Amino acid sequence: MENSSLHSLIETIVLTSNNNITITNGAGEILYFNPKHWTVYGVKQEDCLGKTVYELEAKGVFNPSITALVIKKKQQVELMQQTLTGKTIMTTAYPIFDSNNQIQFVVSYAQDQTEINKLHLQYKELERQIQNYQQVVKALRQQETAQYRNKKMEEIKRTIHRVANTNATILLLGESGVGKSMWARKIHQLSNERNEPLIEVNCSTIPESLFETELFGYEPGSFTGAHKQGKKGLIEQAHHGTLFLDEIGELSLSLQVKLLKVLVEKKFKRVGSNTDRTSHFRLITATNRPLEEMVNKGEFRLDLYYRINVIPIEIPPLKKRKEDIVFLASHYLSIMNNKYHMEKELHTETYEYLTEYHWPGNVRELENLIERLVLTVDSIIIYPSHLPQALFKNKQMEPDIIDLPLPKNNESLKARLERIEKHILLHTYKQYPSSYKVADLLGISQASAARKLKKYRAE
Ligand SMILES: Nc1ncnc2c1ncn2[C@@H]1O[C@H](COP(=O)(O)OP(=O)(O)OP(=O)(O)O)[C@@H](O)[C@H]1O
Repeated sequence: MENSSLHSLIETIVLTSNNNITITNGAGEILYFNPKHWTVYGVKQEDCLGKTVYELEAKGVFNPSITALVIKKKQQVELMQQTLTGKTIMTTAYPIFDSNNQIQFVVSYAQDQTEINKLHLQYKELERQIQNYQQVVKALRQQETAQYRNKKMEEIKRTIHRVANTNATILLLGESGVGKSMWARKIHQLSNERNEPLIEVNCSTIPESLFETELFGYEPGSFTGAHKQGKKGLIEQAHHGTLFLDEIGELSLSLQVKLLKVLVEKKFKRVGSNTDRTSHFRLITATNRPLEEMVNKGEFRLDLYYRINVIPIEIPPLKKRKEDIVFLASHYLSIMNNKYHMEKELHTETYEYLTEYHWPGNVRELENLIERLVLTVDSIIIYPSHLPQALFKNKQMEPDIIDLPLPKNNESLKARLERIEKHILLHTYKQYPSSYKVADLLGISQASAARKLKKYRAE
């Protein structure tokens, strides 16, 4: 092939390529610059030809110059460039050596990543929205409708309905598992911001060192390991919506200062930026810690306490609303039956045991127990004997043989054994007032336990 046709063939290939191709000599002087892509760099072909990459780098046309790096390293280089037009370019450059092993040409290919980055950001935003909707769907699927009978809970519901669309700051208090997060979600759903994001942040799970970048976000390249395009913080994501700070009592004093600053000034800066940003959000916080006590001990800042304690709502523990236990138990039973396609039932005596228990893990513990029972009990009916030991106040007790009644004069062995049996049965029944549990503990059938108990209790 003639030199001229080869030249025009190469020219066509370069021109039709999607890459921006630049060719320099070994001194970095531009010999060829694909004219089609001047918009990427913001300079025309005629402004580049004959110039060195060092001159263009100094003018900020691109930064850094990949060709300069190839000349320095004498090898292929790949990197991301920023251009005068504010674009992010992915570039790869190769050296071409002459017979003396000196660089004769450097060919670089550049691809505009701006659109890809934009798509990536949109993708992340969609991912975040999906996560939000997933939470909503999960709540709906689990029929996360608050179930209660207790009067205090009825009052709480009324307060929540009253304040939900006022934008007032709410502090949810109560033991772990009482439903603080559930009520926070409910408030958001009832508020005017229901179609905006609800950003849930568990303060106890964010490491101190990441708190600022997580909450405030960061600018591109602010620290090693940062995403190239920077990141929106949770506070920014909550803009126009609700920011729910769970476990706020776990925040260290230094993080409390940082949080207070945002709440007072209503603005923040992304890490690595000097620009103030604002985010308007409804604040809901929750904790199972005694905040007032913590304030007195100097573990929680008084000023932050005042800021978040605008409308405090204390959710009572399950043991203080016994009427809710039965209600919640049958609610979860029907949810689990539906979920696992079962038809389990709780025996009346089982309900009694559930009501007597003190539920340190509150509704969460009850929910988990019902799920476990539905999955592990073979029979249709769930009897007290299927309940875990923790639900029985005292440890299982064997009747003490020394306490057994002494033989009466002329008492037959049969009569004496019956007296001992009576003693054992009544003693066990006193500990566990359930014929099922007695049967289970003594290894007899429930029918036999019930018959014997009826007889001995009547004597
Ligand atoms: N009144 C209720 N009716 C129905 N489900 C409830 C009720 N209260 C709590 N739950 C359920 O109990 C579980 C625990 O509730 P949640 O996570 O809201 O508790 P929490 O107080 O936020 O706990 P923690 O302090 O550990 O974060 C959830 O599955 C929630 O849906």
